[in-house]
Amino acid sequence: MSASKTFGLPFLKGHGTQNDFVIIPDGDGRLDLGPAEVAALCDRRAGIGGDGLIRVVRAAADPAAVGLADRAEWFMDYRNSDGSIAEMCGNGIRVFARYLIEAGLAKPGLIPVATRAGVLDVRVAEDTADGPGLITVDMGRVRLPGSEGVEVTVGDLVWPALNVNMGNPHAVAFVDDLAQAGDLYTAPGVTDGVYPEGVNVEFVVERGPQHVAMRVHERGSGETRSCGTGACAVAVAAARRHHLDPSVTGQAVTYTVDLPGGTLLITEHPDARIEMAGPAEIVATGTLHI
Ligand SMILES: N[C@@H](CCC[C@H](N)C(=O)O)C(=O)O
Repeated sequence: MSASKTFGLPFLKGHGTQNDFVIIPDGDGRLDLGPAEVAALCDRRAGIGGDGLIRVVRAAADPAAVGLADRAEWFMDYRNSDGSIAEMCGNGIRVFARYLIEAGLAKPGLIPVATRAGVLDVRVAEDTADGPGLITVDMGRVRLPGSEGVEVTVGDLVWPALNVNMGNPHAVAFVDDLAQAGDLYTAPGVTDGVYPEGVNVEFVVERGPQHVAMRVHERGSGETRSCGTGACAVAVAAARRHHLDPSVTGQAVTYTVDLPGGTLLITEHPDARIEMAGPAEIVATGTLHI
């Protein structure tokens, strides 16, 4: 950003299990942020820095939320750090809810949030003496579009992967050691033609009963320290691997998913609904000089 100032744009910075975001309040939908502007704001050296950007806008004020405004007042306009648009962000939606509360735009309890993957119900627990309340999101129903022949590749290593859709696309591979994913500076290889819109790739290891750990390479952002939708996809894949698929057993199953930036609890219900619980924090506010 240039040091010469024409106007100041308020922003905030927040994270959920260290998946960090630039937050731009734009209630009335006045801003037109293109991919280049988003990438500049997310740049960790020349900008504010973040894995992604969240524009907070009233659903009624954004054409992308057409048809959702009767069920949700607020729309999460989520972009990856390269400026590309994503349908959903699991850590982002918790941070979004935390922002609404801290800004006095919503109260703890149930907050429906419009996203490009539909309206999702977010429940924010009251703060306690130990800190901010946990945030639980009804992530909607998981879809398994078919995984035949889907493989993930890093160098000479190849793993079969489960194709999981959480509103956005994921390829989940169980590995022997998370170090096998390498430095993840470049995107892992994924079978041609399966994900024409790109994919988030998760590498998973077992930690114990209903407990796994993962790393992720996110579409549009590279390796991040956490991915909420990715953790959901991983829990779904783990339940199949462990013969605990709730649509078969009739029992909900909860997985503890460790990520480099923290831990998320993911529950899958027999009707394929997924719930994600985890923390979210706002860590800074400022003014951007454009
Ligand atoms: N970090 C997010 C996912 C963000 C979107 C993703 N990179 C995509 O392009 O689908 C999460 O917490 O879910």
